[in-house]
Parts: sequence; C-alpha cells; structure tokens
Amino acid sequence: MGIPGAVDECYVREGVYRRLLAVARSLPEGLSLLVLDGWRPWRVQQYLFETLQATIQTNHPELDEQALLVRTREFVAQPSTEPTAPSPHLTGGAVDVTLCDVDGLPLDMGTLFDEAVPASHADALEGDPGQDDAWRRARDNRRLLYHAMHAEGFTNLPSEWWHFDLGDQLWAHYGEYASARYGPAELDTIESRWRRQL
Ligand SMILES: C[C@@H](N)C(=O)N[C@H](C)C(=O)O
Ligand SMILES: [Zn+2]
Repeated sequence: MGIPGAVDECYVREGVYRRLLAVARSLPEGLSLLVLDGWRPWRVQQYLFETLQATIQTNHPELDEQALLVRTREFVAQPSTEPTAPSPHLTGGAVDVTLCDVDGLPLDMGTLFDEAVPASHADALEGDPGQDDAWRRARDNRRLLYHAMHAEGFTNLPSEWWHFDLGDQLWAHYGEYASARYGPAELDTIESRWRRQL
C-alpha cells in the first residue's frame, strides 16, 4: 500500500495463528477468513497515525488538540513501544480480518476496511429494523465475524468491525483479564539471530 516500512507478509503470534485457523474452520461452508493486517512495525503505526491525524486536522480545523487526538485514536492507536502499553498491532496479538467467499472476494460489511467513519463501529448496524436487504446482510456478516472470533477468545475493538485482539492490552481491557500476555514484538530475522549469537 506504499506505506514506508510496511512488510509484505502478514505475521502474528503463534497462539493467534492457531486460533485464526480454528475460526476459519468454524465458518459456514463456502466462507473463509481474510486476514488484512497483523503485526506492524512502529514506523508503520506512526505513519498511519500521523496520516489520519493530519487528514482530520485539515478537514476539521475547528477541533482542539485533545478532540483531534480522540478522533484519531478512534481508528488508529497511538504509536508506542512502551512495554506496558504498546500499540496493539506491534505485539502480534492484534489482527484486522473480514469474511470472504469461495473466490476470495470480501463479503459486504456495510463499510470498507479502514473506513474511518461512525458506520464502521462494530454495532453501527444494530438496532434499526427499518432498513433494506443489503443492510441486513451486512449486519448479519458483521455478527457472524464477531461471534466466530469471540468463540475463539478474541475481543473486538468497538470502533472497528474488523479489528480483533488476543493477548494484548486491548484484549486484557475488553476481555477483563488481569493482564496482557504479549508485549511489543520484533521479527526474528536471520540478521537479528546472528546479532544475538555472534
Ligand atoms: C489502522 C486500523 N486498521 C487499526 O488497526 N486500528 C487500530 C485502532 C490500531 O491502530 O491498533
Ligand atoms: Zn487493527
């Protein structure tokens, strides 16, 4: 996507990977899980945060510093490698996922992945019965994704239907666990192994 420092491969913690496999196996025939993002380097998190913040600031110059921060953090976590409060995707415990059909085409979720609008809130399609069939299908697709992920222990970020956590700080917060399992992670490349060994 042209983001500086982005990696082509999608990495997650092994425990997360195993649970994602279980989610995929649990889905109704003909549906699959499409993993859109997993572990992120700090540089990518910073780029996403700064880009969204600058865009909101341009479009809403009336927002003060605090309001701008709140609006930005709704859709991108603050970049942090702080061991007690790392950005979720830096831990390898956060994933962005959706459902797709047999051809790999994403199902309609009502909004696009990373669409930074209130309609992307996970429950935004709930509670309005006066809508059309397309709206109902998108609502049901969100429900299916949410319950399949929840059954395998993932928690959902309420502001994004696609973002789920396992073992990181958001997971501990929304799942009411005593503490997170994962801190910030780095890729174990051949270079980093040599640095440790030699
Ligand atoms: C940028 C978006 N896909 C995302 O992952 N947002 C959450 C809040 C994050 O940055 O952790
Ligand atoms: Zn995410």
